[in-house]
Amino acid sequence: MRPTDAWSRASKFWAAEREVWIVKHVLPRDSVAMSLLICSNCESKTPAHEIVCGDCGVPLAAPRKREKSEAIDERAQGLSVVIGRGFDCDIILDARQISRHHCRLTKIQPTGELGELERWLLEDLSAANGTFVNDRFERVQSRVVSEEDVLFLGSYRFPVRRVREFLDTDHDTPHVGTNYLPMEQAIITIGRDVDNDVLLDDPQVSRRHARLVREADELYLEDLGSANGTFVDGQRVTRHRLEPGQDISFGTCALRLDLERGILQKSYRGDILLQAENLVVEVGEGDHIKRLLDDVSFTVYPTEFVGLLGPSGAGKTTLLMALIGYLRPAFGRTLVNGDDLATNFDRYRNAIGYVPQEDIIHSELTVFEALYYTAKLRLPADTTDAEIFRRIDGVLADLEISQTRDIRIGSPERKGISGGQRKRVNLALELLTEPSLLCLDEPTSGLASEDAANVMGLLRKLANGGRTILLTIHQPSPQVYKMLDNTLYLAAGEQVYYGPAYPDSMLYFHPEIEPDSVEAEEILADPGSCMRPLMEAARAGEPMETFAARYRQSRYFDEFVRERREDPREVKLSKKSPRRPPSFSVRQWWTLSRRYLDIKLKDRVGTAILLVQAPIVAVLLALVFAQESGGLISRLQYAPFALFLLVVAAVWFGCSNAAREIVSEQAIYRRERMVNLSVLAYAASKFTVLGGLCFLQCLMLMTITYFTLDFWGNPLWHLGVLWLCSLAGLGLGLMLSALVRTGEAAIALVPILLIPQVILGGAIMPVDRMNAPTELASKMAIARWGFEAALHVEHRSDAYEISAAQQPDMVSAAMVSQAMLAPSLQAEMGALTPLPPNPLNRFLGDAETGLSRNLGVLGGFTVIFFGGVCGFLYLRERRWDI
Ligand SMILES: Nc1ncnc2c1ncn2[C@@H]1O[C@H](COP(=O)(O)OP(=O)(O)OP(=O)(O)O)[C@@H](O)[C@H]1O
Repeated sequence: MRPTDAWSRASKFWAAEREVWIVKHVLPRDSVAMSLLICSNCESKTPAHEIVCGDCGVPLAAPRKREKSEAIDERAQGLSVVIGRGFDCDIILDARQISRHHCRLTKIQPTGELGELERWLLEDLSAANGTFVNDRFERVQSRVVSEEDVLFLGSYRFPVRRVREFLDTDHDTPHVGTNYLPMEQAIITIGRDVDNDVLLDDPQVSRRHARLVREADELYLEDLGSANGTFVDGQRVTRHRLEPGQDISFGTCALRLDLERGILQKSYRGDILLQAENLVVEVGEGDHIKRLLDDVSFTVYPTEFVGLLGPSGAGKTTLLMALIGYLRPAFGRTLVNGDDLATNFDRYRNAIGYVPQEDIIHSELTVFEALYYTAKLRLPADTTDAEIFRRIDGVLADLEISQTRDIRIGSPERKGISGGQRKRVNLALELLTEPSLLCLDEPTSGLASEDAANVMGLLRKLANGGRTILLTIHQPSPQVYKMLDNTLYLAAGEQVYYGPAYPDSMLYFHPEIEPDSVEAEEILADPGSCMRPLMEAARAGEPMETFAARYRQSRYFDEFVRERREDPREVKLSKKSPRRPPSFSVRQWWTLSRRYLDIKLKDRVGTAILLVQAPIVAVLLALVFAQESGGLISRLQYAPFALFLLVVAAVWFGCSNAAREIVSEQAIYRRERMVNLSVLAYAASKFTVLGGLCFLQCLMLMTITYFTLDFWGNPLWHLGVLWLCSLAGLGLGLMLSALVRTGEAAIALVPILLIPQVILGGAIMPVDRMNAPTELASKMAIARWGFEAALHVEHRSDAYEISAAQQPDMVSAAMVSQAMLAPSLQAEMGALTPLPPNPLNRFLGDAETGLSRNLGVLGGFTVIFFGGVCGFLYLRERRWDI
């Protein structure tokens, strides 16, 4: 059959939704396809969007809502599905490689045999770039294919299995298919809940996400306060008047609205077509600019699985980071489905999954707990626990790690799950939200070859399911090369190859070798030798630009870069929508705090070490001061020092509890921040949990010393002062943690923060006797304000009042004091001098302020340090561009 005959053919099929026959015209190029309903009364044909017959006026049955069990099969019998770039196609794949009407698949009636695969008749519709099956050597005109086959439309990969995704409304499948709209209704609701008129079974969609509202002759799309937003042509909308041909996305779920046919259909735009356009990344190094990536361009189609290869330091990680919007390129851009990622980041934020080289999981949690908290943080707020449990179990099953569900993750030092399983758990975190684009940095590093092959096999399966996957990898085996679709080779930031992975990329650097020769076989069996000429040239100092220039002359560049590249005129230049920083939510703060508390409770040894510090310090203070405690002399002479040390200990607790807490999880923080983490919620969760820990420490400290050292002040006030001191110390420690790059640096710097507390706190040198700059510096010390506050608390309870009866004791007090001095000093002092009557005068003198001022300053420190933590976290981001 000639293609033109095929296009003009009309097919008639029973549409159960409207209980009528429908004639569907598949028209020649550039004309619009149309469906007509056949009236059961007079058999005349009426356009499908009408609700009464145009001839006899008999009502035509409205599309009815499909039941869960109602699969597409009855529609699929004899169904022809046209795939192409044209808007009238059943499956629209909007890529340059694809012809307007590229090919047709016609369902073949099943024979009913057990285990029978779904089969289709494939017909090429004279597509310019041809249709191929399973590999790109066998161009076909017509052939029977099964759901296990893969079509190549030009170089565009399309697994036959995916046909069902575009058509199927069966809710058991994770993808959104064709939804028939009840066009007779004034309001059509859209969401994840089963009672919506349009059910979108996608984790990024809210229960009640949006609605279509008909007003007069116009149709409006209204967002119903969804978590991930409703977008029309890339712009987030709250209410928007729809026009034909507009792209609609609910979160990352992209759909095509066909008003004429009254259907909302899975759109190709739900998949990700990723394009790097002349990417250049540079960093400042001293007074010159270092170029990390030089003019990298390539296109990755949906379902493609692409490996980024190259020697160490070639720029693979840098490229991944630039592709996903982590690094801002100096020149060039990344396009996602034709949209500039930099200006549409919010729209695609949730569609991008990124697994960095480092683990992004807390080793103290079990696999289930890690996934649960991530789901709580990333999925819409209205996702129930039951839904989360289902998703977790589904993802674990997909990744074949269900058996690890309740095992603690552990770390290489403290064994939990295996290395391969840990890589999969990292991946599982990302899969919870079903991202369409997955970027992985060395997912197989450190794995045994069998484990690595398993992980790669799994990724291959995910790509076949519709995901676009890029990963960096070192020295893949021939088996892994075969799994990849394309590879991109980088050398010193230059793109030296992008094209088919096997065998082309393995032989590319050996142009002198015939593809079918024995030498070629040897290279294909030994991947290490693939890049040898490149490595040797690099070692000989040959510039890599030579190889980049050679690649630009190659047929691979023509086919995989130039021909795939969107024509700049066709690139959608959407209005700039700056990235909206994730906003604070109580729910996020609560989830982060719960997770953090869980981690602290699970880290029994670490938390016990922190907690045990308090009684140790308290007992030591009791040992030193208890023998001197009791009576006025002690309160005047020794108790202030005990109070000072308590204050310093409280600051120390806060500071040392916090110093490693941000820096040690920076990879996790960065990843979560990229998705939706609010800095405020994150910092607040740290203060909440560590503040609780500080409270327990201060409580133990106070309880033990209060009863052993004869303090007079109200114990609750004392506890409050110590807690405020430790909260301020906590803020100081967290600021340090947000500033440094390694945990070791943080620990090394803690003493630098604490020593000034001791020196400037006012106990060693009274504040009013310090010179002006030192006194100013002492105002910055937490301990100075805490010490004064503690003295005030004692003073308020008359601890330092000297009654008339105690006056004679004054002399003996002075004597005791002087008797403690060395004999030479006693002689030097001569006559007895009375002790200062009040420690407030003795340690502060004219510098004394009130208790409320002390407490205000301590609270102020905490607030300022909290702000400092947030500020340093934001500062860190300037380099990442998120
Ligand atoms: N912020 C930066 N400042 C200066 N140089 C940088 C920066 N980031 C990366 N580089 C340098 O850029 C080059 C590429 O780094 P990148 O991490 O992308 O390489 P890679 O190919 O991923 O290496 P590997 O395979 O070892 O992970 C390296 O030489 C690295 O030192």
